[in-house]
Amino acid sequence: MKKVGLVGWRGMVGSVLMERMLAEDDFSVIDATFFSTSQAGQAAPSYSGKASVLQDANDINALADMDIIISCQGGDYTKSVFPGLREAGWKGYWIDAASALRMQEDSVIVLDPVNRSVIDTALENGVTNFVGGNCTVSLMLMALGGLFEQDLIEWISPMTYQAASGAGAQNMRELIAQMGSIHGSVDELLASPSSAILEIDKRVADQMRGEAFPTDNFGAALAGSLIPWIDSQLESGQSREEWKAEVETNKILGRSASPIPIDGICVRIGAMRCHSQALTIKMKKDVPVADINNILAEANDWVKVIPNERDVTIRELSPAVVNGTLSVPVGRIRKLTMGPEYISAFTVGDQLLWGAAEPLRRMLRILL
Ligand SMILES: NC(=O)C1=CN([C@@H]2O[C@H](COP(=O)(O)OP(=O)(O)OC[C@H]3O[C@@H](n4cnc5c(N)ncnc54)[C@H](OP(=O)(O)O)[C@@H]3O)[C@@H](O)[C@H]2O)C=CC1
Ligand SMILES: N[C@@H](CC(=O)OP(=O)(O)O)C(=O)O
Repeated sequence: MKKVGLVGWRGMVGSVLMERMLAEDDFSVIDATFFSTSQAGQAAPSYSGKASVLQDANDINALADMDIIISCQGGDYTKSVFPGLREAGWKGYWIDAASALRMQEDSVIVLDPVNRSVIDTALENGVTNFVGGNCTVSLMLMALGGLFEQDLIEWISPMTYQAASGAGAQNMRELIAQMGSIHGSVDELLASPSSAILEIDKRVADQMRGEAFPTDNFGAALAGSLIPWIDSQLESGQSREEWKAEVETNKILGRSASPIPIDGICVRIGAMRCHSQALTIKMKKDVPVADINNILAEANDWVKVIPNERDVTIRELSPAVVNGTLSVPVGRIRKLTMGPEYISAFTVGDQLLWGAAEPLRRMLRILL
């Protein structure tokens, strides 16, 4: 059995990965070792059914004993440990959730339902670094995989609606604390059906702008509001999250030499762990909507085309419904008034599953 080192297993992404590995019985086919940057020597979790202690995630010798390492620990950890591990001569496979190595030439971004051939070619060529893609990018590709596969897309402009989880566990907590703070400011008014809505609105606005409103993590109100910037600022005027859409998509598809333009605006909204995206797509030719629906539906086992009808859209195309599932619904597919090559689409996906943990887990399976 391959020796697999797990780093970052108790974080948010790592915990979702553990859940999925248990669900798919992955621990029965690997020899797992658990690492920690802060708890070395303490009891390791019992996922693999054997008692052991946590190894030091900064110990290069312990890491170098592994055939495969999966890290969900974050980019700072990757930057501090990975170069030294390779310099020490380690030839094993490194699978990472962080963005640090994504755009390096010697790494492949993994999303096997979409780019299995890119992964297989890389393995044949001796590539050993495999990195999960940005959540928004992976979820868009899971939804639109069929159109990319048939090379029908000229360009895309995604406008995103990204969940609190993308910013981390503390941010998810803060979103709920903000919701509670808002409710607490008007609960006695809400209890009375005759209270004036403008008074409720004023109190809510005052609460959201007040000193006591919890904004340590987001830096602004998210509940009852939104934040139209994600990640750092680039010279181009894009946010880093917006920049990733084009460069990562084209790298995943193995077409960085003739890239498809993809650019839009990324927005944080008050969803828990599902990212949504409204997509304006310029097709290379006029394809009937029924054909587009079929192409999308046949691309992989997880995409689900939702008919462009009111009731089913409201019922099935929402973060509340998709949260915690591997399903990637895509709907609102119709021709736009700009012309027959312009279509709209709206998609929702769990950013901790297909957006983070699942591509890593499947890459591990490919290596076993
Ligand atoms: N959040 C996201 O949506 C996505 C994140 N990623 C990548 O994954 C990385 C990890 O993200 P995320 O899982 O959100 O990070 P977390 O902050 O949840 O976990 C990271 C590490 O923090 C340490 N830690 C300290 N205190 C606690 C605690 N109370 N509970 C759990 N862990 C604790 C753990 O390491 P230790 O045991 O060593 O102390 C853990 O592995 C990110 O930096 C990013 O690079 C990728 C895609 C999406
Ligand atoms: N940036 C994403 C989450 C994330 O971790 O992305 P990346 O893996 O590209 O750093 C978000 O905020 O929703």
